Amino acid sequence: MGYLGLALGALVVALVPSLWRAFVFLTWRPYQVTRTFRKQGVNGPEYRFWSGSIQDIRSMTKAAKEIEMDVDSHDIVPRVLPHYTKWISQYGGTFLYWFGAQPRLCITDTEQIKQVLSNKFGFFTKSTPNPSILALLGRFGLVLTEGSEWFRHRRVVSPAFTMDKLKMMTKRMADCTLSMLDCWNGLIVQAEGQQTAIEVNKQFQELTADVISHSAFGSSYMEGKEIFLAQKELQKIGLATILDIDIPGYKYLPTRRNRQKWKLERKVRNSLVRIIQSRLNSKHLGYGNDLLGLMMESAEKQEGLGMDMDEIIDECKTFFFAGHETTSHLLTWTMFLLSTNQEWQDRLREEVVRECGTEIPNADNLSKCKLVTMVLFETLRLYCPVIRMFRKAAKDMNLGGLVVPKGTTLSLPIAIIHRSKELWGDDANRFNPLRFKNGITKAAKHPNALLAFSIGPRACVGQNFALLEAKMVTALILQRFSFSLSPEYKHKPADMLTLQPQSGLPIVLKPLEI
Ligand code: HEM
Repeated sequence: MGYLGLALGALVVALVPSLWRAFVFLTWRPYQVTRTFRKQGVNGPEYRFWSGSIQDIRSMTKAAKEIEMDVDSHDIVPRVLPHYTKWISQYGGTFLYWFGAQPRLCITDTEQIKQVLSNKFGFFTKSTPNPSILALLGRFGLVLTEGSEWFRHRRVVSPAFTMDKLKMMTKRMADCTLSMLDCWNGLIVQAEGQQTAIEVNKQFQELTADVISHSAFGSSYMEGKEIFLAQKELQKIGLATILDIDIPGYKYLPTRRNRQKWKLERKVRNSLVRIIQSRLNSKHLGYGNDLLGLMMESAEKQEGLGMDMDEIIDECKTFFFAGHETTSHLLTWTMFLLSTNQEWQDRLREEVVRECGTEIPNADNLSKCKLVTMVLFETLRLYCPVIRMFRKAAKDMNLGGLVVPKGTTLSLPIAIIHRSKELWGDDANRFNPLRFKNGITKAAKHPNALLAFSIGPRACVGQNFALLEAKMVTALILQRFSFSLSPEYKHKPADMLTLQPQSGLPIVLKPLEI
């Protein structure tokens, strides 16, 4: 006994607070949260110690990956959110499940969702992302900051996205697209009259990375491309770890994956530091009229809004990831829908030729292409690149009569809201762009039913950029090619952080005389 006993005793005493916290976190709180919701009639799968519902999510998601859908079916939910499909059928539209010991409440009521997204007081914060997503977007970027920090960043970033600034970027968008279309022509010539399919999802990812590299970094776009490649690798790591429970301290261990992540993070950071530093060095010439320049100028002009190097770096990471990945998938799904709805492809081509002729379109004549806009909105409804959003209750909250305890994560499943028959009518699962003929707010029973860019103060700052780019690319393609789906295509929409076709989108293109 003696010293050994004393040492053991001291160890137990030292460990008691940690053990108590672990007990509360892993057992007591799940029990209490479950009880609070059960009393209010909200049910869901049982909490399992430590892993919560993760094993169920894993096995359902794995099985759903095997489902191949009919190309005319747009009901992607059983494939991309199979656990939600199951739990909604068992427990209704509001249910509680567990991401490890973290309670997640799924809500599908549009008024409750609006209440969460419109909250101006920061009572529903972004939930803590996993370390790989953090590496992709940056801790200090607009997507992840909160409170007064977010407010300051938003004021700095917003002026770079006004319509007059975006108009200046349309030529760059057109130039990048035309160079991709030249490559397509080259591939068609090479095929010597044989029908050839081009995998456009990959092409659009490269194109939108090219556009954001030019738009964000101007003449330094080649370095921007390197960032793109490193971010693609980081995204793969993010995807592989998306269902991992966050173990405290694990992110600091030199595992193979962590070491690879650190290396990529360093590469992205070094490239960005070089680009930003060269702007600072030539400050006397002006910061430039690309996104980075406009942001640096805005930070300098508005008193008290200055940003340090780390903040600018993270904002660039955010632009880069948020700005190209989502837009590329919007283009991919638009091509898919126009390939499977040839009459709409013809109508759109007629409209583009009527409004823009065979010239390179500009922001003004693109804004007259109403049918193109409707098709883009309908694509964003059926194949929204972001299929759900999360928020965390920063304090006990009341959501239209439902008490939500502090710390609960709210899951807002956009893909489900976008196909609710109650909101969109009986044809909710059908492609019908005309539902948007009177604009977004009149397309469904609730004015905020389209959530593709989110709503409220934290709605997407880049939505006009994305729509302008998507219109430009679609118009240039329609002017030059007719297209159809390759028989090789397998309709397997998959959530890989953003919604994309699991094995790409091969499209057969036929050049048109212009
Ligand atoms: C089709 C294309 C796009 C879609 C569907 C989309 C979707 C979204 C969504 C749903 C959010 C809200 C996320 C949340 O609150 O959890 C968001 C936020 C954001 N998006 Fe986009 N986005 C697109 C294009 C872009 C582009 C082109 C940029 C920049 C160049 C951009 C930059 C941002 C930023 C910075 C935020 C955070 C805004 C804030 O919290 O204040 N996005 N986007």
